[in-house]
Amino acid sequence: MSDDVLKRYRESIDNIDAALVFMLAERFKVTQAVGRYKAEAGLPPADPGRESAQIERLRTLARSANLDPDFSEKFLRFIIDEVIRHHEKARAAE
Ligand SMILES: O=C(O)C(=O)C[C@]1(C(=O)O)C=C[C@@H](O)C=C1
Repeated sequence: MSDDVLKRYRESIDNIDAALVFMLAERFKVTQAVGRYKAEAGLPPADPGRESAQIERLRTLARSANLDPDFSEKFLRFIIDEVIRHHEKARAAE
């Protein structure tokens, strides 16, 4: 394909996707440590109060960034659910 406009857009999309992967990798690095800490301290994997605060904060940020708040919430929910699964595994291994 010799469409230079589309090629440039896609280069930018690829850079953004790479940044997302690195950011998610860092986030999961921290949450793995949180999971070990919670397992050792006997804390429950999920903290619904903390999650509600995170979701409200992210929805506000999304609105100010012209991003769909419902999408932002779904995205965070998806990530947190995976983190909770990791925490549960860490607790089972304790
Ligand atoms: O902050 C915590 O307590 C975490 O375990 C991290 C995290 C998150 O991924 O942000 C995951 C699960 C909790 O329910 C709340 C938040």
